[in-house]
Amino acid sequence: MNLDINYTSCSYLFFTFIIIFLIHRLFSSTSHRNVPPGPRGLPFLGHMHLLRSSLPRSLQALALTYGPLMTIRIGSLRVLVVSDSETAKQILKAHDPDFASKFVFGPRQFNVYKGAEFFNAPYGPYWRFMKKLCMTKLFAGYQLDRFVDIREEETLALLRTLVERSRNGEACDLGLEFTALTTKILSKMVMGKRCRQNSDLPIEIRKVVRNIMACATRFGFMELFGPLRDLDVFGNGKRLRSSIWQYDELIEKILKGYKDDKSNKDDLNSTEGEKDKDIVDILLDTYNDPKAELKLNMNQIKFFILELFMASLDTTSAALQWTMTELINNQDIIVKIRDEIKSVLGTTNRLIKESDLQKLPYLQATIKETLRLHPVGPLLRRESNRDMKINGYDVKSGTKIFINAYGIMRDPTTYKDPDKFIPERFLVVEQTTERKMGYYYKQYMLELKGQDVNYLAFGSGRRGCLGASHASLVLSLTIGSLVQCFNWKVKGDKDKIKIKLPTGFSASGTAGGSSLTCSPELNSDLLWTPN
Ligand code: HEM
Repeated sequence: MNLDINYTSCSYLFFTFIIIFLIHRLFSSTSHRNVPPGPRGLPFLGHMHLLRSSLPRSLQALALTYGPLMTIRIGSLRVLVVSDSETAKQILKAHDPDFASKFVFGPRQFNVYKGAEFFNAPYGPYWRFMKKLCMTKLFAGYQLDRFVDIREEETLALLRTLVERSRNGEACDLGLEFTALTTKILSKMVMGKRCRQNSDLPIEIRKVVRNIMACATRFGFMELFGPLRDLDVFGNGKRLRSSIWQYDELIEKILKGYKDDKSNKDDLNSTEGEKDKDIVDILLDTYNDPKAELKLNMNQIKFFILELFMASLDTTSAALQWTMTELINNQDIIVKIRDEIKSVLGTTNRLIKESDLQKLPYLQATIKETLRLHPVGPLLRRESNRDMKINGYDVKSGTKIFINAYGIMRDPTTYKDPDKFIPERFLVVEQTTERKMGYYYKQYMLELKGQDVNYLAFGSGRRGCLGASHASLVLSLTIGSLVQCFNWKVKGDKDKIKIKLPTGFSASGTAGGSSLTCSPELNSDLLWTPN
């Protein structure tokens, strides 16, 4: 009797499996007509078994067999992967408006501010409105210029902390220092007024944003792509939701402070000059503007502020850590940057300023090279909004695309010795030397975000990074100052940092994990010190 039951259930299971397998084959064969090639997949799992711990590197390796446009299935996500700059050019340049939406994976249902996203918003009226606001007001050139004091002040504060450490012979965790620096700078840009009243605010913000990001990164591969996607089996979704509620409580208080300030001013009939406005002021002005093209709601404002912190804290901090890692491992480059700074400052003994950065191409090339090797956003996401042909293959509306920026920036056909750290590769003169304001500037290939689809550290096209100019100023000023003022070595008796290849969906991890512990030693050539 028992045997009968086992036999029946086994045959039932067997036939169910065969039927599912046949349906899967049937659907795959019809939908695969004239679609880009890809490896043979498994039912349910797709190509998960072919993906190693680092997704961008796995995809780079598969592209060697399946070509620059291949089809990959990760659980329920079917995606086309672009692996060379020619194909990327079609997506990011020729068909940019047709691919101006981003697809989103993972469990969005835990986001308290559902539907209020800007970073992942489809290419529609809300995204266009916010992008225009970013370009004309929030991150416009004049606005970035206004924040120069914040960046220089916070860099100086970091140097002072490090001088103290070096005098006491203490090591420092650069990972922590950089996160503190980037949070303070951004907090003052976004909500400078509240930071002046509560100097601990950047620390509170960092704690809350870190919690949210830690919860978001705890989701495993199966929860992001696989059959467990909609079930919160490990409770990560619940934790994420409760961290976002904590943020909501904090931001409510902050916004209330702004509203109270405004009613006090209205009572006193005093007006505020444009130049005193921080990013929250501009967002609230837009919210209250009856003539605005689109009516913002409070959830959109709250989530936009959270997205700004999420987009900038870990990215900028990871980029700073990677640059210091490469510099500590390549001490000759530290010497070259320092010589370049000396040649610009001449006999004046002072700290470099933002206004010097244009005259420091080698420093900029070093940062560009770091982000080529260690992009913090290695896979760009896009979604097509109409049927078209790419590389002769049919790409239907709604097709999801990964552009493998990591693979493209290590392509040996574009970059000689692609795995080596060589800042000089960007010092090839691009245009004729020209005289501007009494100086001869050479036009080097130093642009971090622009038309060059061989270089995608900040993405490209309509959905490219909106904080690239700000990030570039923070990176150059911080690294230039650290090199100018200190000699750097790793803590302990090793003279190099072992670069472990990062794992996971992103390649943004840092060589030392979340921390980079080093010993700063005051540069003895320096007559001036940041006291
Ligand atoms: C080293 C620092 C940073 C790096 C490497 C970086 C990189 C990136 C990348 C690769 C993307 C996706 C681009 C694409 O899909 O084409 C992106 C998007 C974005 N980044 Fe950054 N980012 C950095 C810092 C920042 C900062 C400081 C801000 C703002 C203050 C910022 C704001 C944004 C925004 C708003 C988007 C989304 C744009 C959109 O979808 O329309 N980023 N960033």
